[in-house]
Amino acid sequence: MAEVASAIPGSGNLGIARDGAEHVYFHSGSEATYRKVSEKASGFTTIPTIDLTDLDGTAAQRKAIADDIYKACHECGFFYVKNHGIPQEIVVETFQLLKNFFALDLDSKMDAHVQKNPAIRGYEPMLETKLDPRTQGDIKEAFTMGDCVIEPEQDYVGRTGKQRPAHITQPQNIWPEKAPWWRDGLYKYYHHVFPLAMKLVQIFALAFGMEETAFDKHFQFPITGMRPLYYPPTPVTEDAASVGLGAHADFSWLTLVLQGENVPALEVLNPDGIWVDAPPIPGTLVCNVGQYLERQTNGLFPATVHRVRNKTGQERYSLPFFLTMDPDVELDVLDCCVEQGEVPSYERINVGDLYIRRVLPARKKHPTSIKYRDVPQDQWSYRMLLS
Ligand SMILES: O=C(O)CCC(=O)C(=O)O
Ligand SMILES: [Fe+2]
Repeated sequence: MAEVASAIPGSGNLGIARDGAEHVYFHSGSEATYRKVSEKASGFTTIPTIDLTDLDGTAAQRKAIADDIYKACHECGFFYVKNHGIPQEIVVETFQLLKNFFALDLDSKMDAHVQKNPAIRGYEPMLETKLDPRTQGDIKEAFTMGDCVIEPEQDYVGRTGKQRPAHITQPQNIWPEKAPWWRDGLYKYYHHVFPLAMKLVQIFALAFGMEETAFDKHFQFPITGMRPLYYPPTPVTEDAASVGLGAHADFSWLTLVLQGENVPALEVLNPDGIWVDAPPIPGTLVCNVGQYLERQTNGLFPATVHRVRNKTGQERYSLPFFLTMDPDVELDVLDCCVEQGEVPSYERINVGDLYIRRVLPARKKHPTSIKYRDVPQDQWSYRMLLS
């Protein structure tokens, strides 16, 4: 597992040096955390690329992809995929869509402000989130949409063969009234990236030597998030305050990121505390292990820390897709990831309940957080996001 220096509670004053050694700061839970920069480099220095041409190929071809993914996830937690099957014209169209949306006037975007939506999705203006407390806030705009049992585009009944859950009466997504094309355009990409992510779920099962359908039961109508991002250029300084997205590990099972071409800004932290560049490579997506998969593998696949700093002088757009499991799954460490007699490092957790414990503390000013602020955390449940 990614070795992590001990958390420093209440660390408002986040310097770099502790015990005379250099440390890097990041956010991968609800506490501030450091990792020591080691003098002896042993971690990854580049990010591998995996060719998905044979994703629908023979059993042997698929197993070969699975083995590559296992190695990349274990050694790095990040990998590029090429020949992923999302047509280039969809990619081009999607980036034009992102540009058009973020270029709208603020009022049109604020019409779908995240604060108006109990499920904490929608538009977030510049500096609204702050992954690194040393900064003024993340220098980016974002819009989040995700799984919704009500929106017809997601065909809950057709996909699950079940009736819609009666307790969910409101859509979980919010859309700007004046830009109906935004919803249409995002769904167009969603319908490509979601099936790709689900194929990768099967490849991961193969990677562990299981039946390829072994994980399907956990992904019947999974928690998903799609989050278009816009990063304006920031000053070319080493100043920690100048960050598009502060250092973090993803709170997902698997993340697939489409990066806009020619604007390198994504950096990945290796176990030695060294930042490794993950520039956009045309025709690829960047995939990374999230904290649910890290748990499930007992840390064998680390949820590697990363950050975004746009020093290019150009505007940057990116489009992460976060796949988690169904919220009602009770997640255990996989048997194959512990030695006989070894006690797993992670306890069984309910996927949705862990989700709410991470999402609410990160949005303290959101009306949903305020509504439940007097409810003890051990009584929080995923349903709090749905009403
Ligand atoms: O913009 C990117 O390339 C990565 C974004 C990211 O790490 C995230 O949204 O979690
Ligand atoms: Fe991320």
